[in-house]
Amino acid sequence: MPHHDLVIIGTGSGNTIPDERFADMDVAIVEHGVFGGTCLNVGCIPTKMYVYAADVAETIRRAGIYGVDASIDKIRWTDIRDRVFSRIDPIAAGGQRYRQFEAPNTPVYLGHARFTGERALEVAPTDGSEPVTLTGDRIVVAAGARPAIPHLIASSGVTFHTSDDVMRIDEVPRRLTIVGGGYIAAEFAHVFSALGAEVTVATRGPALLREQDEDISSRFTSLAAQRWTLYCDAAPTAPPEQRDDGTIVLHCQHGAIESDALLVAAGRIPNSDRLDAAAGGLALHSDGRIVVDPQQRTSVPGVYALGDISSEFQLKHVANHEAAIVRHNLLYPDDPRETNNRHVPAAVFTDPQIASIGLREQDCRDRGIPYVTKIQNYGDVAFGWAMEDTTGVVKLVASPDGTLLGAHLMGPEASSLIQPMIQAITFGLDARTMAEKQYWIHPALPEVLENALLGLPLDPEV
Ligand SMILES: Cc1cc2nc3c(=O)[nH]c(=O)nc-3n(C[C@H](O)[C@H](O)[C@H](O)COP(=O)(O)OP(=O)(O)OC[C@H]3O[C@@H](n4cnc5c(N)ncnc54)[C@H](O)[C@@H]3O)c2cc1C
Ligand SMILES: NC(=O)c1ccc[n+]([C@@H]2O[C@H](COP(=O)([O-])OP(=O)(O)OC[C@H]3O[C@@H](n4cnc5c(N)ncnc54)[C@H](O)[C@@H]3O)[C@@H](O)[C@H]2O)c1
Repeated sequence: MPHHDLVIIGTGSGNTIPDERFADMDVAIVEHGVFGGTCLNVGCIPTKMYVYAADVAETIRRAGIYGVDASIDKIRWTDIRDRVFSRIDPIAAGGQRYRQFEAPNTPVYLGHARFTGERALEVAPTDGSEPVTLTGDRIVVAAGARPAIPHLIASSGVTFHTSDDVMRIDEVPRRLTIVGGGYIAAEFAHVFSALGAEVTVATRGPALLREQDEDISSRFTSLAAQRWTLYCDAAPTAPPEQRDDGTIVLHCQHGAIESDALLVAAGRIPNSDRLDAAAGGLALHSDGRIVVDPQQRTSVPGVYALGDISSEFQLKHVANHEAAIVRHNLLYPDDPRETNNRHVPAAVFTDPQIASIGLREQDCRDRGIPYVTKIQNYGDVAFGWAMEDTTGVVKLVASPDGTLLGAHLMGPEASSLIQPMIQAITFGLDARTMAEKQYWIHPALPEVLENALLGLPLDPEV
């Protein structure tokens, strides 16, 4: 039975761990899918390449407002698709080639791993050959998550897509229904509507992006209802049907929704079940995430977990941070480091963009934390005028003494514009110092942050 110093399950963030400092270790890597994991192949990177194309299309459509008349002659979907994947696929293939044939001491098992005991695995090769059992002194579980499919849809037999395959389809459907109202629904609704589909969004909850600050969620929901057909409180009530002509009929409490394609974006569940994590002795949360401590150690000595399979944040920058902590702790077990997920920012690359960090107003209210807020419109600063922006906002949440607690942005470039707020909240810069003790370039867009900071109704006595 092969035994390795270290076994890594999953080549998303897990594949970033072995570097030259592991050269004297025998590090096995197990992967049952495409090398490179979710972010590279079916997640962050291809979606944002599509979002960029969608943004270009929307910019053209809205150009008339600036006195520039323009129109779109044609959306060449297959060219957009092929540009995306001609960049990405070679990276995945190159990553696999490197680990398999070029990197020293990294045997690669192409197959599905599952635990058979503590630090013991069985790998069923993807080529159908005999399963291999192997053990490791240490194991890193970086096996990610997969789309959750509501039972009524999964069992219905209708054709449906998830984020795993929808970017590779051959044409933009005339009518697309998206089930879900979170990140993936919001991003793909933008992409497909900008690129020509009539989009319907049917979500279970009363609003879209409900994890956001309440003002951002409600403003975005209103905008989305203007742009797409939106049904809230609309979880499927009966199995969807598919007619002979391919039309899919989704049933919810609002009635029957007809479309030519169905995209399910109803959350992602950790892959711990398919890995038989429990057979490996790994303690699990009730939602299937592997329990880890701040050093990313699981309940089994020598076994670490990171990323979507264990984290409460299904975000690539979090998975990367956790992978860096695991790498350090594997190399320097006597001087371990801890993951710092106190202030985790996130962005939704929809239209308009949304970005956030820190406490939401509802968190402060629910926890009884004293707070003040300020909502500053993009349209109140010069660059906002230049953009003719009417919907962009910066919402800040702070303690009455000026300690910044949260920042919630919706508007153009929100994912970049938020970075100074990430820095301020992470390093404890207070609102007054941030606003007044540095220059803000005039008339650049960050002036909306400056005005939001200056507008916070802080306690004058402090
Ligand atoms: C559509 C979409 C868009 C996203 N956009 C963003 C974004 O813009 N920004 C952001 O921060 N995050 C984004 N995310 C989230 C981000 O992609 C994930 O948080 C991140 O990729 C998780 O990394 P990971 O290493 O934990 O898992 P993964 O990258 O999923 O890697 C897990 C790997 O393990 C393999 N594997 C699983 N089980 C087994 C097994 N039993 N045996 C062998 N191999 C196995 C899988 O095939 C996979 O390659 C997006 C996700 C999706 C789905
Ligand atoms: N830009 C980014 O960083 C980015 C982009 C995409 C995905 N992600 C990550 O991937 C995760 C998964 O994304 P997601 O959008 O699938 O999940 P999500 O948790 O963001 O949203 C799930 C949505 O589906 C709805 N829903 C659940 N069950 C339903 C049902 N039966 N019928 C109708 N609606 C239902 C929920 O109410 C919710 O609105 C995100 O939480 C995020 O962490 C990040």
